[in-house]
Amino acid sequence: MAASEPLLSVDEALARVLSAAREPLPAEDVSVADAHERTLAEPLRALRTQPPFPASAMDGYAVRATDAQAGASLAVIGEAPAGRAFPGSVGPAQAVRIFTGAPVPEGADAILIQENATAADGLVTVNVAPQPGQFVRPAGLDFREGEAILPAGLRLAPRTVALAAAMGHARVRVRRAPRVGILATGDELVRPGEEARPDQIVASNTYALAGLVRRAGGIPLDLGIAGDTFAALEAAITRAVEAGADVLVTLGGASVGDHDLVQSALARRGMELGFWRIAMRPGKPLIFGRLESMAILGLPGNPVSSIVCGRLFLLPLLRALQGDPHAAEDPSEPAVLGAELRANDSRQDYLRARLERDAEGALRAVAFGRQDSSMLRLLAEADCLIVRPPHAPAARAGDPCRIVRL
Ligand SMILES: Nc1nc2c(c(=O)[nH]1)N[C@H]1C(S)=C(S)[C@@H](COP(=O)(O)OP(=O)(O)OC[C@H]3O[C@@H](n4cnc5c(N)ncnc54)[C@H](O)[C@@H]3O)O[C@H]1N2
Ligand code: MOO
Repeated sequence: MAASEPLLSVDEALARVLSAAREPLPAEDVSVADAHERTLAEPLRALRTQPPFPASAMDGYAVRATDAQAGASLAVIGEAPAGRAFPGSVGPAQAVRIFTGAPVPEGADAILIQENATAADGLVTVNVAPQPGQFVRPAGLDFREGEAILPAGLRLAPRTVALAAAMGHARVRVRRAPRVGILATGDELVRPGEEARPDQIVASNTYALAGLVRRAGGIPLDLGIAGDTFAALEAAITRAVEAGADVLVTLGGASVGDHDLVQSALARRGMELGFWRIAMRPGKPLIFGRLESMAILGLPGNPVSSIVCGRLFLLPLLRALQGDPHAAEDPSEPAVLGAELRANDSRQDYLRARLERDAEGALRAVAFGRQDSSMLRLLAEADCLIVRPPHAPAARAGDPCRIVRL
């Protein structure tokens, strides 16, 4: 791309990245215990009805509502704890001691809660009459056998994993987890805890990207650090291919410096370039391409740039690869500015900002004065990114804006 050409917009760049995921990954069965953050490959039907029987919602007495008028005394003929149904039925002027979750016996149609009753000598006296049906959960209140409840493409969260288990599924069919090679590049980098020369720093981006990959249901493969030579980079690309990576994420070496060799190394290995450089700050030197079946995302080295681009491009790509129909959705939401902003230039800006509450309790986004893309500490302190479209005019406190929460 010639320097004079207008840079690709963020939206267009994302559309091209997502085009690498037109075909979702194949499906596999996993234990429901391992299904968190995974994406359903097919709709999940209930294998059971829940509750399978009319169930008591309270501790008390199963009664016939017509008999359980205030002041009435009923004979307690047995007990129904959860997990042990009372085998008989409740007749006129009778009651069964019952506990939350137990099947309501035949004949009974209401629960007299124990706070509204007095028990003595095998009798229970009604102090406050229950309404017919009160505190009885009908069979199938939650779901019925055969109902398709969770749709294909759903990313499983703790509550939906619990629902899948409640529906009777020990295993669920999900999309294969994308394998994501993460390669740090640069002679200046050492691993945390390793001895660093005075001209070296710690490679931190790997850990942020690995976290993002896990959050997206993927498997991060740490490919280590490649020095700024073609030999080192090409060897690392080979490691990614051999590890069966679906996506290779490179960190750094994406810009125009003499030692920024990542794109050329990938090209030598046969990468088909999708784009390089976009109208975005941070993240201008982003690289996207394909090397055979592997999608390549070359993230800029500055930590904030890596993480913001990871959030905006890698996360949706991994979700799309798993068939999530919401993968392409705009992650931003409306908010209000808490402080003024200067007019923007031609790059879409993602400003690190704090969310504060004003006197009325409304959320206001206040951008930090410093926006240096090397500063992880400021990113850690930020609550959100304020999205500033290209050429956005100057804005004042109180003006609407859009934010992406971190
Ligand atoms: N003449 C120009 N120089 C630069 C431009 C430009 O357009 N013209 N773009 C700037 C922008 S914007 C960015 S962003 C950076 C990104 O460049 P690279 O992707 O080539 O990244 P590096 O040069 O390798 O590293 C930049 C910076 O980040 C540190 N780094 C790299 N990898 C890691 C890592 N894994 N963990 C932590 N820190 C990392 C590296 O030491 C550098 O300090 O280029 C600008 N330059
Ligand atoms: O895009 Mo660079 O990512 O502005 O620092």
